Amino acid sequence: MQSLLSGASPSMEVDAVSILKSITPSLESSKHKGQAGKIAVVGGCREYTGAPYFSAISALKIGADLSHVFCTKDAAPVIKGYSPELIVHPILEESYSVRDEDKKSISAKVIEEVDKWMERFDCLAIGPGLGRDPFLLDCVSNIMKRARQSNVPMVIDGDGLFLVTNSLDLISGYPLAVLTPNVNEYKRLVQKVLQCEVNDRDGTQQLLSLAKGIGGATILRKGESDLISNGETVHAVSSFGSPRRCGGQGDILSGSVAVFVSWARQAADKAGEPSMSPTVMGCIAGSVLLRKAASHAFESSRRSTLTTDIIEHLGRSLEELCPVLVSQYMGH
Ligand SMILES: NC(=O)C1=CN([C@@H]2O[C@H](COP(=O)(O)OP(=O)(O)OC[C@H]3O[C@@H](n4cnc5c(N)ncnc54)[C@H](O)[C@@H]3O)[C@@H](O)[C@H]2O)[C@@H](O)CC1
Ligand SMILES: Nc1ncnc2c1ncn2[C@@H]1O[C@H](COP(=O)(O)OP(=O)(O)OP(=O)(O)O)[C@@H](O)[C@H]1O
Ligand SMILES: [Mg+2]
Repeated sequence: MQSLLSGASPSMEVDAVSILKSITPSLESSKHKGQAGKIAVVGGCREYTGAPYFSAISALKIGADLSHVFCTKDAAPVIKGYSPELIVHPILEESYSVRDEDKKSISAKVIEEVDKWMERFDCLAIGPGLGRDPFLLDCVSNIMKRARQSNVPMVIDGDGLFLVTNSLDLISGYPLAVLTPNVNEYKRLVQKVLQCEVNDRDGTQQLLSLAKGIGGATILRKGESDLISNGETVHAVSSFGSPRRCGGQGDILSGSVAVFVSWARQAADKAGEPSMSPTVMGCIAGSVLLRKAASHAFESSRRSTLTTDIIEHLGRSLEELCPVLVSQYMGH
């Protein structure tokens, strides 16, 4: 019954651990800073500072070398205060702090700032704690257009999904876009793209149609089973996670998927055409790692498990799934 409700069937279950292992890079003394991934989160506003922090710090805890956050001026000092590891750019502004006559110049300045960095990023996570202010979302649309011109992959989550659901052109036909909707976000996407309601009895087919309808973006539908599709196949990751549904777990996922998509693209560059697209592989790896970390956090903290507890278990969980080969690291 469980699998029927989530739309997953046993045949869709994928060997997620093998995929994660196949894309996780080795640690070698010859590598320099940046080669294991440079990630940027676009999110963080007056209300939400936790979400972009969770996303960006998760990317580092998994093994990315650099993690940036592009957020509003109000959110930046708070996010910097959570962690000295993050590089925080206070460039976005919400309507309440901007005069109408200044909007054009501020918008141009936002793009100018982002342009300085764009080519250096391996993946963007757009939306954790972004909020829904129309002026801010307009600036973020421009950032997305620039990312697309530069062929930078984008993981779109939270309020980023609110934005793209209302402006599908931003991602339509872009194979390097990954959408990670939760139950509400998925419902809004289905309504907008397929113009019907979510139908869990035929969930797999509907997910395929949605991915096709958007035009080749990869969708990770979060739930009891995480279902992943780019319009060609549907894969499921259903390993046991945690029964706690505290807010912020989706934010960990957005940062994790951003790292794994970068790694999957690197692995594909080295090994040639993989059997699965790098965006699909990145979603599968992010999903299985989050579930493992959530299960460890729940073992220790039970009902009081919080997102920060899960983040603390990311490193151990990745080590269990894909141990670092010490001799390789030591150069023996
Ligand atoms: N600690 C944090 O800072 C966290 C922040 N989060 C952020 O919270 C934001 C919302 O994510 P959710 O998963 O809660 O989103 P949901 O789409 O699940 O909705 C959350 C709430 O917003 C309301 N809502 C729906 N449409 C709205 C609109 N047009 N304007 C205002 N409110 C509306 C819904 O009724 C619902 O109660 C995202 O930016 C997300 O990243 C979450 O990730 C949880 C943790
Ligand atoms: N019913 C469930 N059973 C097991 N795991 C679940 C369930 N629902 C969600 N998850 C897991 O939790 C992760 C986060 O999903 P969730 O739906 O809570 O995201 P979200 O609402 O975007 O979170 P956030 O609060 O960060 O915005 C998913 O990747 C999934 O693995
Ligand atoms: Mg979310």
